[in-house]
Amino acid sequence: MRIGFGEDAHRLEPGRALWLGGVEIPSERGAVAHSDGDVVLHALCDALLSACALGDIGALFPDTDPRWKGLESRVILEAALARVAGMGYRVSQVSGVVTLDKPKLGPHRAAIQARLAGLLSLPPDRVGLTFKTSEGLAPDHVQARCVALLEAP
Ligand SMILES: Nc1ccn([C@@H]2O[C@H](COP(=O)(O)O)[C@@H](O)[C@H]2O)c(=O)n1
Ligand SMILES: C[C@@]1(CO)OP(=O)(O)OP(=O)(O)OC[C@H]1O
Repeated sequence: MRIGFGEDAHRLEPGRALWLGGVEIPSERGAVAHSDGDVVLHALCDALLSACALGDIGALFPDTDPRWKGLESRVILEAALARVAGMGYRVSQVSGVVTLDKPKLGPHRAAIQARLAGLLSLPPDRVGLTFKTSEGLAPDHVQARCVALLEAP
């Protein structure tokens, strides 16, 4: 059994899409990033890679490489899952927290949970998600933290 932790944050700006856990959330502002800026998937990928001491997504997909501009974060997750599988592990549970002042994410919890469960081939009750505001301390950013538990099949 292995455990990993990951974290990511991006600045919010108008005119950008807000992707969280592979779901586009209706929002006036979205993440400024080289890729689609999905902080949930980025934190999850880093948790998976960290669990196996395989570095981080910045090493796999450098943000200086024009090939990764506009990259769908699902592709990063697939690469991280392949590396974890290569080490002989599969994901058995994930738990994440998103910090965002606006919009409210509660109405989107089931959709994000279902999407993550699908991407990870897990039942939705193995994907825990909580949401927090920054209490106005960081109104211009979106942040995610994630832990992942891996088991050898
Ligand atoms: N973007 C967000 C942030 C929070 N929530 C929900 O609001 C509740 C209270 O959050 P606090 O940060 O004030 O403790 C909590 O139930 C969160 O799930 C949300 O839906 N969307
Ligand atoms: C994903 C990558 C690559 O497109 O860029 P960003 O979308 O800026 O995201 P970040 O969380 O900084 O992670 C690493 C990058 O290599």
